[in-house]
Amino acid sequence: MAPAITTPTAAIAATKPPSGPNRAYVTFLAGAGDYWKGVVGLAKGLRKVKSKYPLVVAMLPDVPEEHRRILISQGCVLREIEPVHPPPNQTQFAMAYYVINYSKLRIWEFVEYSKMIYLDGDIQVFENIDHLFDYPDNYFYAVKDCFCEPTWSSSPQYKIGYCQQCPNKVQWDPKLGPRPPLYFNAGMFVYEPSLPVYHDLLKTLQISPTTSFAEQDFLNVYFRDKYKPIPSNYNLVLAMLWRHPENIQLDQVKVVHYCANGSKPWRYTGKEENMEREDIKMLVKKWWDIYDDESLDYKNTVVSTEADVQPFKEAALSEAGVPDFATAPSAA
Ligand SMILES: O=c1ccn([C@@H]2O[C@H](COP(=O)(O)OP(=O)(O)O)[C@@H](O)[C@H]2O)c(=O)[nH]1
Ligand SMILES: OC[C@H]1O[C@H](O[C@@H]2[C@@H](O)[C@H](O)[C@@H](O)[C@H](O)[C@@H]2O)[C@H](O)[C@@H](O)[C@H]1O
Ligand SMILES: [Mn+2]
Repeated sequence: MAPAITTPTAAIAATKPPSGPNRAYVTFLAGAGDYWKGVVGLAKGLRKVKSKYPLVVAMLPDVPEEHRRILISQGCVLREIEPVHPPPNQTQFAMAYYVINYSKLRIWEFVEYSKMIYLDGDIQVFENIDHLFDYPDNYFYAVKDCFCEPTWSSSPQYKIGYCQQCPNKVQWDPKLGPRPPLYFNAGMFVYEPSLPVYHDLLKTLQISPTTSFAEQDFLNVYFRDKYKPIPSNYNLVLAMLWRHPENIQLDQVKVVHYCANGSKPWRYTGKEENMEREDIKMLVKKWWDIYDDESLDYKNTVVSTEADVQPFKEAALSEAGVPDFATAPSAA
């Protein structure tokens, strides 16, 4: 007798061939705060753009049961990870909580997936980017960051007003040493999980100095020979809107990274600097429109899939000689 199809996921699995090599989006969740809302928004955004791949959540043990249940109800694949602690150091991180971000490195251990796209929890995907999975292997794809925000004030770039987004506006001062190599924002990147790389990352971390942007700085050094810049449309670091508007065409942007101070949509008050801008208000509303859209909840999308699957279920059950109780008149 055919095994009873008990969960929508099994139903889907019973009818859809695997879509080629194992691929997935992955995000990182830590703490009992409100970032789970970012992850729910991301899960619903990926559904809205009809991405073919699941969203894996690499979460620290301190994520509470209630948030885990919400994420599962939204179709997320939860993977609990252990924290990664950087070597003890006196570094002043740009944001004190950046120290937990080293735990992102655990995602290199997810070798059941051949390729993954990492997305911060404060990112939203407004257009399908599944094609990035087809980019050639063995590179690290990410978007160039900007050095103009005060978060960079301790860097030599910021001190002389140099930014890779406009390298000719203020020339790099060779007295400061070689021009910094291209530097990516680690809120979004395309990578391949690998156990050898994972173990080498952790080993290298323990002998690396900790710096302002924590794991972002570390990943930039580690992958400097594999890094391939991709257009800002794939990770709009919001500060670009007021720092380098000439480099941005907002109607071309596919992915928005709500990393500017005060821009997290689920905490947005509009009070911080630049948060009263019309484009910021529009992008925050776009995020909320997805977050509040119940038609994008997993339970609703699966119900429609369940309906699609029903004929297959009946065929599978009758083929196995299982009478179809669903439509038989009740005995009573
Ligand atoms: O309390 C926290 C802080 C950060 N994060 C995760 O770590 C990522 C990086 O932090 P954040 O996005 O705040 O850094 P930013 O991009 O704003 O510098 C977040 O997007 C979340 O995925 C989290 O889960 N809980
Ligand atoms: O732990 C370091 C973090 O560094 C990055 O955020 C920064 C960086 O982008 C600066 O350039 C901006 O000025 C700043 O606003 C922003 O927060 C990543 O987005 C985040 O995922 C994480 O790696
Ligand atoms: Mn972020």
